Amino acid sequence: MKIQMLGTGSAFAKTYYNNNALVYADDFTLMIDCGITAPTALHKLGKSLNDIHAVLITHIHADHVGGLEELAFRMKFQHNRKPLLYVPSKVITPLWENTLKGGLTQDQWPSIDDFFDVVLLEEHVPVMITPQLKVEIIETPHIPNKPSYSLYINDRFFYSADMQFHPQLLHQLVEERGCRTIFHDCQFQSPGVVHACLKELLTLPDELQKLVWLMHYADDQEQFKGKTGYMRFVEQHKIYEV
Ligand SMILES: O=c1ccn([C@@H]2O[C@H](COP(=O)(O)O)[C@@H](O)[C@H]2O)c(=O)[nH]1
Ligand SMILES: [Zn+2]
Ligand SMILES: [Zn+2]
Repeated sequence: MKIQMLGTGSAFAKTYYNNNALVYADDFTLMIDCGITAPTALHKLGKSLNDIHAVLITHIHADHVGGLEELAFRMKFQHNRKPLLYVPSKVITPLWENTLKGGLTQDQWPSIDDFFDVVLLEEHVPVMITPQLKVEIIETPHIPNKPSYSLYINDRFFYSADMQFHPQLLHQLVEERGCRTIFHDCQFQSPGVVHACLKELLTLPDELQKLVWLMHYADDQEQFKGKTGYMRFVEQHKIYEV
């Protein structure tokens, strides 16, 4: 499978788009998260929201879900179809009740099902989105009591959503589950609090760092080139085979 970041920016970055991704497999395009800047980032790539076959949501911060209203309205009124929406079961109620309902609902369309074909995801139950795209959600710590999920794709690629540093999970994925590539959010400033920060990620052993690519970074990323150990930066819009 291939992955192309629509953006690699942190929540409030201004020079990078939101940290959302396009995953390509079997002529299918899955968008991981759809933040405020996703429609603009797609436009920049010469793509339309109609090119997206499905969207998977990791958690309800606006840099991950803020573009869903435009997606839903454009699909309904311009393309006459309901997009496929993969959502962790613990996220579906807050996504609708706390995020989308206010903007989307109208008398004749009272429910999220009026806008999306929703597929609920459960931990430990991988889904085959296409024959060559297997996705498993892993609940990872981000904001206390607010569910947030990272992804383990095709038993070899870990994509952190927004998560606090969790070295045990990274070790387990690599040493016990065959993980070969890790795309990880990275906050440059310490302490990370709700994200892994660079100082924490630099404590990973060299062999693990070599598998790690950093994303969800702030506007001052240039200043950190050469200061990330063996870890490399993901570049937005570049296509990676993983
Ligand atoms: O406890 C918190 C919660 C949030 N923040 C800030 O908000 C953003 C939230 O967006 P993310 O997509 O999770 O990045 C986070 O980056 C922090 O800047 C916080 O500092 N503390
Ligand atoms: Zn974020
Ligand atoms: Zn977040």
